[in-house]
Amino acid sequence: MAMVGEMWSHLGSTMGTLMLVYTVFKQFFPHHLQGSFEKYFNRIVRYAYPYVEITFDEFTGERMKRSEAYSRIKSYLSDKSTASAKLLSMDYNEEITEEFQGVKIWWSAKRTLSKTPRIAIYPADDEKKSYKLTVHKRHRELITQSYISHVMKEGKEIETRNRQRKLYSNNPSQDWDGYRSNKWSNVLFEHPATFDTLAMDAKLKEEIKNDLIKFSKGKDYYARIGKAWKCGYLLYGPPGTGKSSMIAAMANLLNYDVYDLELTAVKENTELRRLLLDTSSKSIIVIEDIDCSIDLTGQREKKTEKDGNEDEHSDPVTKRVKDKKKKNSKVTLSRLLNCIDGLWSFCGGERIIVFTTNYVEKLDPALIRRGRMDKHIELSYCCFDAFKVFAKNYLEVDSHSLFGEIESLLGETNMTPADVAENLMPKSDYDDVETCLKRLVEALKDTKEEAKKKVEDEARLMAEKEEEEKQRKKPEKEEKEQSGKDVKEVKENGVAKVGEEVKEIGVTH
Ligand SMILES: Nc1ncnc2c1ncn2[C@@H]1O[C@H](COP(=O)(O)OP(=O)(O)OP(=O)(O)O)[C@@H](O)[C@H]1O
Ligand SMILES: [Mg+2]
Repeated sequence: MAMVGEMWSHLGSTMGTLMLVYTVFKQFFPHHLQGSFEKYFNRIVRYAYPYVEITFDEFTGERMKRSEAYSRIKSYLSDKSTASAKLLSMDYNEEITEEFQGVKIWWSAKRTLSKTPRIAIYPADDEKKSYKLTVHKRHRELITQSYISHVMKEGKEIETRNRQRKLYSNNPSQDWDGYRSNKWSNVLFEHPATFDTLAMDAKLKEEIKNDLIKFSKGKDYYARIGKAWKCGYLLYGPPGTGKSSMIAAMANLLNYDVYDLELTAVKENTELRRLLLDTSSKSIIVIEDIDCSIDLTGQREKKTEKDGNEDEHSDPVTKRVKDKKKKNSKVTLSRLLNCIDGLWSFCGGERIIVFTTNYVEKLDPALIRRGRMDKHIELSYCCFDAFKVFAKNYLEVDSHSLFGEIESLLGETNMTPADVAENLMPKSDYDDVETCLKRLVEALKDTKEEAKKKVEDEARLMAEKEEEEKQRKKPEKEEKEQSGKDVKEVKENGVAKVGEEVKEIGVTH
């Protein structure tokens, strides 16, 4: 790419002549005729100007959406040369050229400030950024038919190649300022989980992987069947079974960004809509612990309070966090449903939405019906397949004499993958395979024992309660029996009396 000076020198003589004509005429033309003269003069200039200009703004539509074309051009230009990188970072006054199929194309980056005076907290809000492409009129067709699609294609490839995936979290709306402010904060997404490190049933894992790959390649398929290129996953299961790890594995498999949507920080429908609009394609939008985040708990909360302690068994920290979330809950189920359906229609393609929950039975069927959440995946306690993944990853073994015992223990007790992983992980340099496996065996035996004891304790407690109840009811029963006897006697006497009366009445007759 070279500087654009030559273009201006080429134009210079023509425009110079026109400007001279303009100045002379302005001096000698009567003032009241100058308006019409300027109109015609502009037309002539436009006619004489041999170039077409195409502008690509950073924000499009209702100034809500960051333009994909703009970011692709940015990647394209920054990849072309160090000079263009300079163009992108500097004061937006420089221009550069490139040649495409023998045709010269001029690119310039522009940054303008709003002319309307206003006090801006964030000065960047007043800026408008754009790229301008200039080319000779006679190459207009080449540009619109080939060059732009070439830039978009290359830009996309460069973006994908250089892509550093991000993990986004939504900012509370009071921190949003202006339409270009950041609704999402981001950090680099560096979660190392992959499907290889994910411990779960091997067949199910393969199925999920294939589904995801099929989805990511499904652009044409979705277009053909007339469905938006989106899909929804519901991941459910007890804490520590790998729901969040699976989301990370999905993102790593497909090379997608992750938007972690904290619904309790969202005040209303419009905010939710704007947040979703501001997500990019090739992303996974995650709502963790959906049952705790929205007001679908409205009724259930009351029910739970009345019923007692459904959540009591989950660990206290999780419970505390979830309770706090519930108190802050601002988004209702119907709002969320509207937004998900909206997301399906008003966002571009290639998005996956994932809900997670520990209590699938609490979810309203409307939320998870097919079409919204296409796939429901249960992540459960550690099975032997899952253990083998841990053994391979943590201890680099495929078999061991203790595997048999571990397999049968896993079949007899419920231990989460998180706990299996914790027990299997070497604690020091001296921990060899045998030590780690033995520790797991012991932990499994303990868990089994505890579970057995718990069942026995519960049975004993139940029996004690029943006995207590029996004892409590015994005097009542005796009392009842006694009163029953009295009633019977009274009744018998009553009947006799009535009989007598009848008799008497009969006698009267
Ligand atoms: N299936 C699994 N495969 C691999 N690692 C797992 C798996 N399940 C749990 N782990 C390990 O346990 C830890 C907790 O797992 P994770 O956060 O994925 O569980 P979760 O199901 O999301 O739990 P919660 O319901 O509490 O959010 C992770 O750091 C991970 O290393
Ligand atoms: Mg989780």
